[in-house]
Amino acid sequence: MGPFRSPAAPKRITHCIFDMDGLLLATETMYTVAQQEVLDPFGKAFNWDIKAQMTGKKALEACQALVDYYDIGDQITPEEFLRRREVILDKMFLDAELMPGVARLLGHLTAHQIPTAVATSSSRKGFDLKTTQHRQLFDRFEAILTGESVTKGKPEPDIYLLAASTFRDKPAPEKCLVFEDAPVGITAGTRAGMQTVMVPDPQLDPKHTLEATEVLQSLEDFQPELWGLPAYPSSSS
Ligand SMILES: O=P(O)(O)OC[C@H](O)CO
Ligand SMILES: [Mg+2]
Repeated sequence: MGPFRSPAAPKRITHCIFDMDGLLLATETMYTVAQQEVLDPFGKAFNWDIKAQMTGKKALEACQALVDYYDIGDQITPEEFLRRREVILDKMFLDAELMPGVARLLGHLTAHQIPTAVATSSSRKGFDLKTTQHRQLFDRFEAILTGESVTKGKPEPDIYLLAASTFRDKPAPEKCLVFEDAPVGITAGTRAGMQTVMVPDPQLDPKHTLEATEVLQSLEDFQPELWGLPAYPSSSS
């Protein structure tokens, strides 16, 4: 498996900031399943057009976008849609698994003392549920920022700028590399003045990947040396 698109002129970075849902954890399918379940009584089929618009947004903003898209605001409020979705998701989150390549990459960055942070639009409660089986791995991050950390969520740059300022050695934005699966997340990272590595779901229309600095099929394909980081030992690649 190779990259969908290599970076034209990657610049050296010193810090890595990770999105969580759909990038570190395989939780995006859970959102898709739960949203279809809540939509069922309205006779609507969840599709990748709205998935591309709402993925990566804070919960209420995402549900607002969905209710608007299906024009069902006269039948259900975004708040009620979110409440019904949470009832389903809270149970599913406990089974969240790591995406391919995550354990190796985080182990490598930790071994080389590259500072890392998480910048997720997920709520803190969602974060705690999703990471139940992965506490040790998530303890390695220098900072964890959740949806509550900022007023304006992705695609605004605030959560990525806050992550950069939370690192002990306060890197400039251009020294931070953002890892994302969602179009709004890539826009947020770009607006923050950061380079971005996108690992999109294969079902996402490629037109939503154009803004990313690099596009990968899997985090397993990430090459740290392209960004001025130590390469993986040859035996682990
Ligand atoms: O992708 P994240 O980690 O910012 O979280 C996004 C939402 O929780 C679901 O799309
Ligand atoms: Mg994501």
